[in-house]
Amino acid sequence: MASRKLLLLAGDGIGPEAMAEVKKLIAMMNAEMAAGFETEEGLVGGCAYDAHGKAISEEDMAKAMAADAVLFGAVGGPKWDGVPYEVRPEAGLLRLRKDMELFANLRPAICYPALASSSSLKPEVVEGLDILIVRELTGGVYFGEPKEIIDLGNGQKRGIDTQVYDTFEIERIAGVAFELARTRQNKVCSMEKRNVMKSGVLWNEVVTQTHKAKYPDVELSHMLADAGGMQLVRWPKQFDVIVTDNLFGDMLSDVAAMLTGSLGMLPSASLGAPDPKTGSRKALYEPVHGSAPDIAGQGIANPIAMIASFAMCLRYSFNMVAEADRLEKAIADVLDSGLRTGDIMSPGATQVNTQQMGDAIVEKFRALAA
Ligand SMILES: NC(=O)C1=CN([C@@H]2O[C@H](COP(=O)(O)OP(=O)(O)OC[C@H]3O[C@@H](n4cnc5c(N)ncnc54)[C@H](O)[C@@H]3O)[C@@H](O)[C@H]2O)C=CC1
Ligand SMILES: CC(C)CC(=O)C(=O)O
Ligand SMILES: [Mg+2]
Repeated sequence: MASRKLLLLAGDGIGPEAMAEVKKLIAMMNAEMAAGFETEEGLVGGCAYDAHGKAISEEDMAKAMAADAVLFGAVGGPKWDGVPYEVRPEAGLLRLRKDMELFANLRPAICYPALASSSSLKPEVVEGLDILIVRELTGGVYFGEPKEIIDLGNGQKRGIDTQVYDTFEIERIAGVAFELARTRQNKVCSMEKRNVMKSGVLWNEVVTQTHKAKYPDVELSHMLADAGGMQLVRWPKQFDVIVTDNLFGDMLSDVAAMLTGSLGMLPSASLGAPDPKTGSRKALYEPVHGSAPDIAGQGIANPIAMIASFAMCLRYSFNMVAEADRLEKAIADVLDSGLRTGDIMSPGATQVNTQQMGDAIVEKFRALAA
């Protein structure tokens, strides 16, 4: 069987704690299911800065470019608050996204039945929720130039970020959203702020044209992104697929995370374009959450977002659909059995730590395979 090359970049804070639980799954799948994963590890974020003064080294970038998929934990933390902007921990992740051309970030927000009461919203608002946020990941204000702080010379400074989108960038992310909608409820809601942003006017225009030209069978609606945030907490089940830009996608997916009970539940896949010859594409899988400095080192983080990101890796990078389904079912079954990390704890449930949650999911995954 062909080998499957994985690069593991655990990063900072709770990143390594969550990644340790995925490593258990990889070891088990290699030993018991002949999965053939070949893993390498590298440094990204604050730990990379500490080791060599950069948020990711050229060697680790080369490993990422050569891997079939990258699994990423989280980066950042107060320890690196004072480091120069260019080498801050988050710059490592942004470089990976940009250099690997991972323009499509899929962020599914699914409310597992067992967690309907863990959300800060009423159970009937979130029960059965299954939405997908498709976030543009290599453009917009995260990367637009100029991006600088200039000294105005009068005791004042000016901070500048630039939101830029070209037609092709909007077209390709809209295409991803429409294609995925066809495999789901066939509905796309596009979110921008065309009332105040020129890039929003273009976004709206290009999504509308792409829909008309190629995907007229999909139901399309448009919403201003601020109203979209409000609708996400008012009645999230009205949405199927949401397509939006880099910044709005970042914010709206943190909002969506809380619908599912915790940021510790939300996985993501960041995908590049398929190679026209081989059909394979560059990909990075990471939880939506950050390094959670407030709980790092205590062994209490929820590893489910990281484990569910690995399930997305099985599905999208290795076409191991049965295994991905089984892993997602293992997560649901473990939650049904009443185990909870602290962030999703509810009365009557059994509180477990990171390792115990990881072990329970590995065990359930093994049992489902038998
Ligand atoms: N992809 C990445 O590596 C990201 C990195 N960050 C970085 O992480 C650092 C901390 O950022 P914050 O804004 O605090 O966001 P965060 O996502 O790290 O934490 C927000 C809150 O959610 C909780 N939380 C997050 N993940 C959890 C999990 N798996 N289990 C239980 N609780 C969890 C944390 O304890 C915290 O109270 C910053 O340096 C930020 O730049 C933030 C977002 C994404
Ligand atoms: C560069 C990241 C820290 C930005 C972020 O919050 C995210 O992608 O979710
Ligand atoms: Mg974020």
